[in-house]
Amino acid sequence: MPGITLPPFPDDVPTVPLLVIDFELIKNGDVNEINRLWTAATELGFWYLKNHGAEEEADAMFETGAATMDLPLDEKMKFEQGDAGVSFGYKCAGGNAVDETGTPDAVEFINVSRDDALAWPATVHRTYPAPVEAHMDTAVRPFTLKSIEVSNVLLAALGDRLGLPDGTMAKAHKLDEHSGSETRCIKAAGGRELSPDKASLGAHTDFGSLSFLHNRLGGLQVFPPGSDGWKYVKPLPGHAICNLGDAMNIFSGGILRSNLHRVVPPPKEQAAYDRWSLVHFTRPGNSVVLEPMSAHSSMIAEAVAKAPAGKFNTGTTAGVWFSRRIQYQRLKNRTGPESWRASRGTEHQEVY
Ligand SMILES: O=C(O)CCC(=O)C(=O)O
Ligand SMILES: [Fe+2]
Repeated sequence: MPGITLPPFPDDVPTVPLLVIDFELIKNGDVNEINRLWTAATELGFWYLKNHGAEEEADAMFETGAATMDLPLDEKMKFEQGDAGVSFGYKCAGGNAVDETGTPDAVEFINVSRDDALAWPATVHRTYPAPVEAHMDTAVRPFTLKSIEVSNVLLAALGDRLGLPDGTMAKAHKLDEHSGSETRCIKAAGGRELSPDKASLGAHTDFGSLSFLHNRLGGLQVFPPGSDGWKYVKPLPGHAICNLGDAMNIFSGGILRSNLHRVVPPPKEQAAYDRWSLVHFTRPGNSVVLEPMSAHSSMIAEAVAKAPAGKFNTGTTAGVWFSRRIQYQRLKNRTGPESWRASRGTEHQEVY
């Protein structure tokens, strides 16, 4: 965290070469850059984002996350997310499974609802540990607002390329509808005797639409389609990492990719250090039905026509989908391998 000099990311581990997308160019409608975004979004669903303008807000939010994680465990547990499929709040290390055998995860995190951050000092969903509430105005809301801006621009550009009418993506992600959108600060304690490929956060696809991720140490890995194994995403100073989640895969009839990823201990010398990461997850409004937007785009309708019948018809809303996934990854709700399966999204479509 602040003031600590971290060892460099090693140059002899397998990495995935993500495209670097310039947020300012996308915002200004640069056609070439939007084409590059489209390539990244359809081929891997992950890219680096530069010129996003959220570095200071991310730093402040990291500090709020660090102050929160410094609290005694029993204090943090007063704000636990609970077993009912609600994500907002604290999750202790070991609270979730990382695989179908019920191996516990090794990360703790605090999730702050976007609705709560925007409504503060009013409470929409719940209250938070003191450092979060103390920095709601100075860190949590500013980071949330920047993340919303970045997300809206990227989702609108993708919606346009999908042939959707203006405002279609915005309607699925309205600020005045409650949603699972949230800011998450994650800590994986360093220095543990762990094999480098033991997952601290199990293989998953993200639940929502767009994840805007900031990390300093390695450990994030993706499984590129058709690849021979997991590849690290090397953190690049000043660059965020963006990835698409299941909702965008479903809305687009599979044209946009929600790729499998996981977190393992940081590679080599970096493993001795605590790993921190920060994500803003943009998720559709709770009432939005997760199904292809075929009625609004012939490109999507054609993609759906080529896919097995009903493949993208989840028959459920974003709110229900999200809650199911949260609920069944919790070890307290585990009955057996079926619980893990009940926590899955579009992972089964992956080739790995
Ligand atoms: O910590 C990271 O780098 C990624 C975290 C992640 O994939 C998640 O929280 O969904
Ligand atoms: Fe993720």
